[in-house]
Amino acid sequence: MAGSLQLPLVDLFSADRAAAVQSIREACLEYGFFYIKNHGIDREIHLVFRESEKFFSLPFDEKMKLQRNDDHRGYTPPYAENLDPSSKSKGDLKESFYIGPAKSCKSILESNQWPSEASLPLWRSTMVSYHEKVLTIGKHLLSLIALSLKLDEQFFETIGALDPPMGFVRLLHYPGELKVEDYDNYGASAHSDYGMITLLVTDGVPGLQICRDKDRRPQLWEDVPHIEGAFIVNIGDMLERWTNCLFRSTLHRVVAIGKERYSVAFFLDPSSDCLVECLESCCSETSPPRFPPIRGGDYLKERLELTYSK
Ligand SMILES: O=C(O)CCC(=O)C(=O)O
Ligand SMILES: [Fe+2]
Repeated sequence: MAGSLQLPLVDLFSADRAAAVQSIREACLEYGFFYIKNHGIDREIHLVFRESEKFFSLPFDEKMKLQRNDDHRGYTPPYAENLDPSSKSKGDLKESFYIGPAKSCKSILESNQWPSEASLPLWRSTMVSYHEKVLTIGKHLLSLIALSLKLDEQFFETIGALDPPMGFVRLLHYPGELKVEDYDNYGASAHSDYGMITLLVTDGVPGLQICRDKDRRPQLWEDVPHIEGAFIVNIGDMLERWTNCLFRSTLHRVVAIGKERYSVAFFLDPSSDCLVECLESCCSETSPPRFPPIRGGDYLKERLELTYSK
């Protein structure tokens, strides 16, 4: 049985910035998850959900024409991913679509795969606009996270983590009614995210759960309730490495409840060349770095290879 959590809700543009920063710090230490409100992009979110539904309703063959390429952009069908390499399940029930950042010297338009304008005329402009808006919010949030680590608010810019910014939008669709052979499968199996932060918005259908202590047996999974108009934010593995596990990259999953579900994730990862190494303030002689330094791009490549190898 899963219990329900009361995660902190942070006002992104609060007049009391110090209080917002403090509640981010407490949330990252305790849960690795929190909500943000007052982000100002409700309209863009609404449009993204509308276009996402249209895409996933296309015939399977149409979607497969845009299958995820080597640059990790495009469509992933159901069962293609197993986020938990230790599990024996057939694969996750979700289908998804990745829109990545502009690759060096190119525009986001050239760097991605797009459905044809004839079938979905508003799709491309909706996704490009959302990518831009959510990236701006992600950067602002990262400056608050820097402050919550008692760093300069520009810290992540200064070390080149956003040069260029590596933001991936991922549209997700979970099926409704389940086939008997799918009863053992998850919508999305247990995993932690790889990057710095994830900003997630869902359609309100339940399913997302977190496990605060991955080593505890039996594991305790708690529901993350939906808050209308708020993003669910979580810390990724690379931020956990930077902070020497002070900030937690928490295990999460999506259980299938037999109800169709849509969500949109935004992963903000460090740039490929950025060195992810333990912050000075997070290690000492008695608490040495737990991870060796690694470049953002190398870490991401390693994790993606594991996810898609079966
Ligand atoms: O759909 C969700 O609620 C979560 C998705 C997720 O965890 C992911 O894509 O990494
Ligand atoms: Fe995730």
